[in-house]
Amino acid sequence: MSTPVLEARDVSMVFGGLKALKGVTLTLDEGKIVGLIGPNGAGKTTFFNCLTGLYTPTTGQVLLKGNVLPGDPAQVTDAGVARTFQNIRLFPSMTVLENVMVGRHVRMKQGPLASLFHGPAYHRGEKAARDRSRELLAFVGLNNLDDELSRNLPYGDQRRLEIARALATDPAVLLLDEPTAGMNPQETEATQQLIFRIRETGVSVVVIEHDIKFIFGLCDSVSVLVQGELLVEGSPEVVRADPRVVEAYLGKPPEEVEHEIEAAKGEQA
Ligand SMILES: Nc1ncnc2c1ncn2[C@@H]1O[C@H](COP(=O)(O)OP(=O)(O)OP(=O)(O)O)[C@@H](O)[C@H]1O
Repeated sequence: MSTPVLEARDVSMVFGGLKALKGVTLTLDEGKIVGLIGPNGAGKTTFFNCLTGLYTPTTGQVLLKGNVLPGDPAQVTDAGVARTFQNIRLFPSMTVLENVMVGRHVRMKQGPLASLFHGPAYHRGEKAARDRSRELLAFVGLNNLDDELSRNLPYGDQRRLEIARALATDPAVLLLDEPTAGMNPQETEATQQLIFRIRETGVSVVVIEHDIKFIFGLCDSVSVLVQGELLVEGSPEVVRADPRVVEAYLGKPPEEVEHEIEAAKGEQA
């Protein structure tokens, strides 16, 4: 069996008296998309924060390609894990292109002298970073907006821009925290297609979403967190057929969940 690209082993996180995560294990194999769902307060974002070094898990380990990840967000990015945030975190007064170049600079290997003297190596590096950033903007569907301030973009475009910035760090793993929040159905569909295309480039993905129709249509496997515990994991078919998911899922009345599940089945058929 090949080593998973990302592995969380028995991760727990305690805040004061609150056990936000209780021994959560998750495996992401290369070239896969894993969905993480669960009611508000289930611990999904806390889990992402543990995966990315923002929080140090109280117990447990996070491994990238078999190596324990450092407990520092910058080093985790450097190692190959990139993320977007539930509440968009762009640099609002920077342009669209500059926002992506910030991500790109993580991967630039400029020596200190090159940046000090702004010599030819520095200029070559900057040009390569600009070209790659433009490529990524085109990839996410944001053409001809380089000089626009990011705060002026519509909400859906800001989410896409955050993805481009994350991709600019050349990640092996991309973590997306509610990438379709606030999007209309067309934008949601475009985001699904974008995530498929990201996977095609060799990046493995974990997605947190409340929209189960989106998750079931997108993911190779789905993990359900409830009150900090992993309730069920498996293929979308297995998860949506599990009565515990229908019962406990997302804090919605079962009829509403069943309706959404039926709709998702219809979409997939
Ligand atoms: N830094 C923190 N300090 C204390 N408690 C926290 C902290 N971060 C999260 N929590 C608590 O941990 C629990 C899990 O929160 P978390 O935001 O991870 O849930 P979630 O599943 O992402 O929810 P949502 O779907 O609403 O985003 C909640 O009870 C929350 O209040």
